[in-house]
Amino acid sequence: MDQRCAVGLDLRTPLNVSLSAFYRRSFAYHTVQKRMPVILTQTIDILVRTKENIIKTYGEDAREELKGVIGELSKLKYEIQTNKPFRKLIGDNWDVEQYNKYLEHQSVIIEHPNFYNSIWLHSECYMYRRMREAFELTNNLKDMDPFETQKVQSYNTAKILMEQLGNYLLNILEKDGDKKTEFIQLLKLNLWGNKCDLSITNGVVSNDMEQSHELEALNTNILCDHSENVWNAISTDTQSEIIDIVLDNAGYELYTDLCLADFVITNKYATKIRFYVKTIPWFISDVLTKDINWTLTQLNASDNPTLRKLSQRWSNYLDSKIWTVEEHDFWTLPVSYTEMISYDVELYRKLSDAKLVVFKGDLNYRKLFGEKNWSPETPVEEALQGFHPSRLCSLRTLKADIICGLKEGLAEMTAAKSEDWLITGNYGVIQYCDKVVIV
Ligand SMILES: O=P(O)(O)OC[C@@]1(O)O[C@H](CO)[C@@H](O)[C@@H]1O
Ligand SMILES: [Mn+2]
Repeated sequence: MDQRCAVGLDLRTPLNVSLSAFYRRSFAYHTVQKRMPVILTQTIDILVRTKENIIKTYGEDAREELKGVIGELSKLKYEIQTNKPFRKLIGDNWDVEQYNKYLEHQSVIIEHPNFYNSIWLHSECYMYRRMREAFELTNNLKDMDPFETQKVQSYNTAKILMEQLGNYLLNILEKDGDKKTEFIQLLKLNLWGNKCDLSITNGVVSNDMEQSHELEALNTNILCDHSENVWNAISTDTQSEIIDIVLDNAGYELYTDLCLADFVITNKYATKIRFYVKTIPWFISDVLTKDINWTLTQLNASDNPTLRKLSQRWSNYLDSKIWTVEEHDFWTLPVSYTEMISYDVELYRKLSDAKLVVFKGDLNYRKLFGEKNWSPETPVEEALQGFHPSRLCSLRTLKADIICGLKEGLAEMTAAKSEDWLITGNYGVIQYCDKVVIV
């Protein structure tokens, strides 16, 4: 365990120590203090505003239950604001048991784990899992996604960008261009698709991407660029023909993921792509299976021929199992990926069958690199702390104060240009790690 208990409040996070709201000058502190209560308020607000529609969809019996859910979410907000200790989760799912065991284990290390003395990952995941619990314990609202309204809005704002990227994709798929250049261009477009997620904007849909989609300008903000290694990993033959993509957000980011996957399949760099989704509503914008189906239906109903064409191509891939959607509860546990082997060895083995595993987004980054305040020059291989199921790639815009794998001095130079460089989403990394076999 780290030295959290030995350090006074109001400090920056010490090096090599777990991120936590215990450190007042951290983004974790800002998140627990400001962002998490706002996210709960906004979710409650949406539920209240759309009450009649919800009842229309889920039936009259849902009326009282919805009141109950709203009450639970308000209670949770109060618990955060008054820093109440975490309680055990209720339910019979596998993940409930894992959360409760994890809490028990934390209680041995810290007295009464709560939002401000726990590892940030635990505090934040606990909030989303508690939100889920409120719905799960009802009879009629079990399947409800409280973030659906925001996801729909986000999809609608991205339509123009989707058309542009769709035209570009169809164009390069038809012509005999330089595949490496095209792949790297798509990879970078994909990276910037992670720029606007809904939890960083507290659920507010911005059209930021539309205004600043000047790829060339954005690409100068890639602080570590292993695109060439990623290209080599996909374009050289290996025993495996599978590429795994651990998805992050719905909306434009998901669309960029599907475009990249189409390019890979069409050009035969893999024969199968497995998309890993969350099994419960998560960090507002994260992809669930139903979000993929909804997206394809929307694209298919579009008045734009490019979007319709892509939807048909992608539905065919799914129907013929060239693309598959994979659900595992592990992804929403409050633990880092070094722990995957002990929580879900089957999943670890499954990832080992892929020739490359692509991890999307900021939260995956935090989990890949153990939610620790690394010195920015720490090599990626080291910060992975033994998590090497296969060749790995992380595409992530910076939205949390954790970073590794940077060249000497780059962190200081970037901080001098932009004080908030770690959290604005204006900077990105494309990081690659070969499979490391420990003997
Ligand atoms: O994983 P994503 O969608 O790229 O980002 C998730 C995020 O918005 O939520 C967390 C803070 O609440 C951070 O990890 C990050 O800022
Ligand atoms: Mn996300």
